[in-house]
Amino acid sequence: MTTPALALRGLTKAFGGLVAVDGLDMAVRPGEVHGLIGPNGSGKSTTLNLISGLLRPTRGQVLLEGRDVTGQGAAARVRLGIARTFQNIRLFRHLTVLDNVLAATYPRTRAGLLAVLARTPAMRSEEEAARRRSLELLDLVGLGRRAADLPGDLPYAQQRLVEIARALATGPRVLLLDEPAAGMNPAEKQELLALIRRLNREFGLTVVLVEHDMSLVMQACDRITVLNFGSRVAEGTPQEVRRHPEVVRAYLGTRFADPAAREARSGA
Ligand SMILES: Nc1ncnc2c1ncn2[C@@H]1O[C@H](COP(=O)(O)OP(=O)(O)OP(=O)(O)O)[C@@H](O)[C@H]1O
Repeated sequence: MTTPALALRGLTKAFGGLVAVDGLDMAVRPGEVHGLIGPNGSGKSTTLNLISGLLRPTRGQVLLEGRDVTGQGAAARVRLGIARTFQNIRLFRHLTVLDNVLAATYPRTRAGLLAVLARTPAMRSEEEAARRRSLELLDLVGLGRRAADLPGDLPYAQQRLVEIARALATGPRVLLLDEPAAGMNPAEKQELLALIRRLNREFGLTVVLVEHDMSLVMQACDRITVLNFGSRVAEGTPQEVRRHPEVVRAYLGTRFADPAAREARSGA
């Protein structure tokens, strides 16, 4: 069996008496788009925080391509290839869109931010390359023309795309997206879907997608893990998950259920 791009083993996070993530096992295969869904408060964001190293688990392990990264901090995990976006957009408000993306490239530059600020010649050429790369990433997410703007001048949906460009600037192998479609209209969601597919297929990125928009999740994902009360209640392809009785009953409603199952239930 191939080593998972990302594996969670018995991952548990308690906040005082509240167990937000409870013995979660999950394996994300290399090159797949893996959905993580569940009702409000089921532990999705906490799971992303545990994967990205913003939170330390109470128990359990996070493995990146077979390597145990549970003891590594968030910055180390970025360098190892895990990048993320946030449910609540976290951009530098006083930096341009381009500089927001550029700032994320520094973990990848050899000498780091201080040397770049000192502006040695070697650093200047490295900075030029990083600037070109950042512009390419903004083009990729469709925002090349907004590079000089401040994030606050962009509609909310586009700010989410800047966050994706910024995550890409760290050169990840695994990209964690926390509700990227929040605040997007249907046309913007279609563009987001196309972007996720492109990142996955053309750039070989493994993606973990936390998202409430079930239509987007069902279209974007190869496999889906369903959480409730911090535990896995179902896992499988979109087809399998949307037919899962517990999922249909608890989370998706009949709207997303398999049409044949819906007809059987209604006696049609
Ligand atoms: N830092 C924290 N301190 C205490 N409790 C927390 C903390 N973070 C999350 N929780 C609790 O853990 C549970 C899981 O929260 P989490 O945000 O992971 O759920 P979620 O599935 O992402 O929800 P949503 O879909 O609403 O974003 C919730 O009961 C939440 O109140």
